[in-house]
This record gives sequence, structure tokens and C-alpha cells, in this order.
Amino acid sequence: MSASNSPIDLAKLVAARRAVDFVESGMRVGLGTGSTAAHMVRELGRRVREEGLEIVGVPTSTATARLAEELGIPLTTLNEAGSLDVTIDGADEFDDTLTLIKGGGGALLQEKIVAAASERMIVIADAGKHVGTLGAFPLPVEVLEFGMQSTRRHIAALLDEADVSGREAVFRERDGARFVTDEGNHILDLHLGRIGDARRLATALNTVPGVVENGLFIDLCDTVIIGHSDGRVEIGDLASGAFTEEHGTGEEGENLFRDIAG
Ligand SMILES: O=C[C@H](O)[C@H](O)[C@H](O)COP(=O)(O)O
Repeated sequence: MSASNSPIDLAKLVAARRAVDFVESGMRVGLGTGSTAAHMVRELGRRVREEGLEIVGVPTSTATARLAEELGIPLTTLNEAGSLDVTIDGADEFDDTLTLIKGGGGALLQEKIVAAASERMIVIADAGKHVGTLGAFPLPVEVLEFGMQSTRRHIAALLDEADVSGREAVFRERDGARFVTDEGNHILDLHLGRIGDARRLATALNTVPGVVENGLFIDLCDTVIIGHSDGRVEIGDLASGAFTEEHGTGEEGENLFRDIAG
């Protein structure tokens, strides 16, 4: 079974398709980055082509911009759009307060700016990303190349005082070279194990000279749509403080699985 029709990918697809139901003609939509967001962008593209959905998208990475362009989704910049009606994006981890870790794909900076400019942020994810305590996923921190070793030392010193259980800080690599973000910066992945106080940590990290942004998204996500590989969807909403389940039959998941598997 390839990654594109694995149970996890199916769960991502289910969540992504449900999220697109929240998009209406006339909306300015932030387009997230990553494998889950890519499903959402494809579904939006289908609705634009087949249903005449009229939206304008603001992509959060060059990869998403490329995909959206290929699919015929009209795009603009955040500066042009001003503010957005909704952003739909993936996440690497989220907890019951809808605090997120993002940046596994290195797009956290644009993602956070776009989410902050949006009336509503909807996160789409497979159920495995719902955690009791954040931190098993390494926390990405985007840093300037200039003085990056000094920046790492300052972060290490800060972590000594933080309420976390691990303290390793590793510069991300890809294909044997240092990973470079769309903004030309690098990513320091913090292996923290458990983050006791996300708000305090996020504030502290952003005071370090050389830190551009960190991957903790706090008070940004309004709704999380959790996909399960049998087609079930849970929707967690910050306003109601509850997680509710939809599509209990599993039939949709089986149909989707047949679609993907061909
Ligand atoms: O930088 C990447 C983003 O924050 C992604 O949304 C996040 O890593 C989740 O990606 P995926 O949907 O591929 O698991």
C-alpha cells in the first residue's frame, strides 16, 4: 500500500473534503501547506472547475501556490487580499485547547501570518495528531542564517529553564544539506518530548534574537476537523469547547478508499 492510499492518507482526505464544505463563493481563503492541505486544495480546485465556486486563494508556500495554479484556483497575495474569511491548513499536533504544532514541512512562518489574518482557521488532520500534551513532535523554530549557531545556544539556554522533558535542538536537513525555507531561513527542530506551558515557551522563543517564528500556534485555530480512516469525522470547535462526531457509518471511508485505490 503506497503512502497515497494508506489509512492515514485516507483519514487526511476525509478531513480535507469535509473542511471544503465550509468554503462559499465570494470567500478569500488561506491555503495551507502539507499533504493534508494538498487534499483540500485539490478538492477546492475540483469545486472551482466543476461547480463554479468563486474564491480567491492566498497560498502559504511556493509548493501550495504551484499546486493551486495547476488546478486553476485564482490566487492573490495577502497584501492584496487584506484579510481572509477562512484558512484551512494541516498540523503536526493539536491538543484539546486547539493549540497546534506546525512547521513539519517548513512553512510555519507564512502559515502563521496567513492564519493570523483570517477570520477563522480550520485545521484538518488525521486522528493520530490529536494529543493530550504537545511535544512528541519536534517543535520547528525558523531562524535566520546569520548567527544561527549563536541563536541555537540562546535557545538551548532558554530550554534549560523551560517546562519540557527533552532539550535537543537540531538543524533540519534535507538531501544532505541544511533545509532552507521559502523565506531563505533555516529550521531548528526542538525535541522537547512534553511541552508543559506552550504559551510561555512560544513567548520566550520569540524573544531570542535570530528567531523569526516558532511553530506553536496559540489562539489561532477555531475548528479542527479530524479524519478517521473509516470515513468518520470529528469536529472540535473552540467556541463550543466540544468534539462532535459525524458520518458514523464508515461507508464514506470505504467509498473513498475505493476511489483512491482505483
Ligand atoms: O510546514 C508544514 C505545515 O505546518 C503542515 O501543515 C504540517 O506539517 C502538517 O503536514 P501534513 O499534512 O503533511 O502532515
